[in-house]
This record gives sequence, structure tokens and C-alpha cells, in this order.
Amino acid sequence: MDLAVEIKDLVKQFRPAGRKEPLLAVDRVSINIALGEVYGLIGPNGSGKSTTMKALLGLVQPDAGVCRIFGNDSMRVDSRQDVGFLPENPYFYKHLSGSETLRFYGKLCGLRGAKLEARVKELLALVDLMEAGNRRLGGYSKGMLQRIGLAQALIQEPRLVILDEPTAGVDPVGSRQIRDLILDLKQRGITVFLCSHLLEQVQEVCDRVGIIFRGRMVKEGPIDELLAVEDQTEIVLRDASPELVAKVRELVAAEGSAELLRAGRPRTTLERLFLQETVDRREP
Ligand SMILES: Nc1ncnc2c1ncn2[C@@H]1O[C@H](COP(=O)(O)OP(=O)(O)OP(=O)(O)O)[C@@H](O)[C@H]1O
Repeated sequence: MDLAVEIKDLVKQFRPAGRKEPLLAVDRVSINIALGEVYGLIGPNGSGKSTTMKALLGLVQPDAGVCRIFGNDSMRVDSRQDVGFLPENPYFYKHLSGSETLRFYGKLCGLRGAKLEARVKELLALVDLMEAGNRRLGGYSKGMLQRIGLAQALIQEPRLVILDEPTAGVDPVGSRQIRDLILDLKQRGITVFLCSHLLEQVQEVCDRVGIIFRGRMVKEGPIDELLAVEDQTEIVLRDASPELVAKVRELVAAEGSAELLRAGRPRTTLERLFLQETVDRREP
């Protein structure tokens, strides 16, 4: 299997001031991410997600273990050539406009002239900030800032994108835009490694997830397998009359070997309801 990311037995300790014992932030974590896969790392605050990502990017030095990106050791600077990164709290110059910001990062990545201008335009369109491209970031909303952050991470057409909390502080509308952008990256074969506290979104975009707790990987697998309830079968009926539901109940009871756990109207999610009642609402 061709791997975009290989993290093997990663260990990282910190020695916070005023604390005698070292703090074990990441404890023998291993993660493989295949080319083109969208992988989500989830876990409570302080469980080691950002530290794992930073070690993968060579931004923190591991105490043990290895991290590789497309087969290259993460501690080598050139391993980051094909990587875009959106940090948890990106800092941007507030006096620059959206397009100036992208131009700035594009130049840092060696883009110049017509190629840079074309890339800036393309990215502003991709993150739906064409109209706001000439406005200063100081006036951007949180969702717009995250989208410019995402555009910044894509500037040099990376093959791997690492997103630390891409939807932090963003409302459901902005989160949905970011989710769609991640799905778009997946469509284009770009590998995505993300961590987020928005579990419903992780469920929607990721092929595989890992759950990390107190620095340790406690569960990992394809999302469909992890979420399937082994001993249950779901049947969803449209327009079923109460009589039909009663018949189904009788049939199951007569059969004896199975139990009907629930029959009623399925629930939507609060996120879907929010979107339906706000942006998706059509004026009469
Ligand atoms: N530079 C540092 N110095 C000291 N301790 C640190 C440092 N960076 C992280 N830690 C500690 O390591 C642990 C893991 O932190 P990390 O930021 O990786 O967690 P996280 O899962 O990303 O959390 P969150 O969901 O809050 O972003 C925490 O206890 C944190 O306080």
C-alpha cells in the first residue's frame, strides 16, 4: 500500500515548568494514511492530537518513533514540500486583504508572476471569497478566516493537507462550506489528515478515524465498520400507516427470534434542522 503518512510508535513528552514528572503527551501512537484517504483523529482536549500532527510536520522533535510523509522522514525539511497545513489557531496579518495574504504565502512557496496571480484567484474562488478578496482580514468573520487559512494551506498544490480543527469556532453554515471543501479535496485525490471536535463532520468526511485518549490510540478503523451496530438491522419505511407498523410488530413478535427495538419517526440532527431553518429556507 502506498502511504501518504506513516507514524510509527510515536512518543512525545513535555516537561512543563513547575511540574516534576514529565507529561506524556503522545504514547506509542501509530497511524498509517493511504494515498487519497481522509483520516480523522478525534479525542478529548489535551489528548495529543495537535502534538501528533506537529511531530508529523517536524515541528516538534519526537522522543521516540518515526514519522514519514510520502516515505520521507519528517525531520527532513524537504518532506514538507508537498504538504499544506492549517494550524489550530492560525495567525494572519489583519491589515492584509485575503488576496494579499495568499500572495504572501504563495511567494514564500516560490510562486511568482502570472502563476501566482492565477493560483490566488483560483483559491479565492474555491473557498468562496472572491468578493471579499480585497477586504482586510481584520474585518473577516471566523468562518472566512478559516477558509482563507484553508486556501493558504493549498497554495502550493499539496498532495497532503493537514488540518488541525478546521471548523473551530465556525457556525454550522461555515462548517458545511469547509466540509464541502474537504470533500472536494478528496475528489481530487488529495490526502487529508484532520482533527476536529465536530464529530458529525468527521463522520461525514472521513474514510477512517482514530480515537486518541490520554496520548494513546484506543480505537481505529474504517468509519463504516466502527459505527455499525453488530447485532441490529435498520429498516426505514416511507408513508407507513399505523396498521402496517402494527403488522410488522406482530410479524416480529410471532417470529420470536428477533426483537423490535424501535418503531417511530426517525430524528433529524440539530445541525440539519439549523441549516434547514436558516440558509436553506426558501423565501415564500
Ligand atoms: N509545548 C508544550 N509544552 C508543554 N506541554 C504541552 C505542549 N504542547 C502540548 N502540551 C501538553 O500535551 C498534551 C497534549 O496536548 P495537545 O495539544 O497535543 O492535545 P490536543 O488533543 O490537540 O488538545 P485540544 O483538543 O485541546 O487541541 C496536553 O496536556 C498539553 O497541555
